[in-house]
Amino acid sequence: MMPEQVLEEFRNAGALLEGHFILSSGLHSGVFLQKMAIFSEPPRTERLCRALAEAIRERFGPVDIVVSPAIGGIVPGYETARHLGARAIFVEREPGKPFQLRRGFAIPKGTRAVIVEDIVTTGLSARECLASLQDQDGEIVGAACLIDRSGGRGEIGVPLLSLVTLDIPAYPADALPPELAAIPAVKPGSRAIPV
Ligand SMILES: O=P(O)(O)OC[C@H]1O[C@H](OP(=O)(O)OP(=O)(O)O)[C@H](O)[C@@H]1O
Ligand SMILES: O=C(O)c1cc(=O)[nH]c(=O)[nH]1
Ligand SMILES: [Mg+2]
Repeated sequence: MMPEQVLEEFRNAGALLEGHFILSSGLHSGVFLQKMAIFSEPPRTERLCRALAEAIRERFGPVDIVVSPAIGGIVPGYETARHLGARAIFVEREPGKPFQLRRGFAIPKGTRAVIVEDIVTTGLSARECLASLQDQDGEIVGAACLIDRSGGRGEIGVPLLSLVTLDIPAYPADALPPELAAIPAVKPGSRAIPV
């Protein structure tokens, strides 16, 4: 799937939002990719994740396990795993704790796993996901996402592939451009805002 087709799916799903958003990293942005508008439509999710699975197979070879950071990664992780013929597991946070594998999930010795994210902005969530897997015996061969909005600068710790790479501006709270400072901010994601 070409990058323009991916963006067309986001546009048609109403997933390209403009406003003032506080992102998972704490950065602020005038653009938010509301992936849940995609994941609430199974046919659209299937098309995108089939393309992601093809890109993963081509770049990383055979994959046994897809592991995703909750909440946003769970649906694309499952759907991408379905196309790869792989198992789908996820890491999640208990309040105040870092990501961890729970529910009996594991990456056993001899298996090859890929991290599947929905959106990468700074790479923080994918890095934290990778860090939570350090005690697993299998190999994490790479990471993949639908859209990398970091301009390719997000460092994960393993190679990252994306269906589309965009460079969308994001700002620290104390360096907002006037057009963002003028409107109230909303925080769409599930990471707790640091107090
Ligand atoms: O690359 P980053 O700077 O980490 O930003 C991207 C992350 O932000 C969102 O998750 P969020 O923590 O908002 O929660 P969600 O998965 O529940 O949407 C998104 O799902 C990615 O995981
Ligand atoms: O950085 C984020 O938190 C983020 C950005 C974005 O565009 N979409 C999303 O779901 N999360
Ligand atoms: Mg997330």
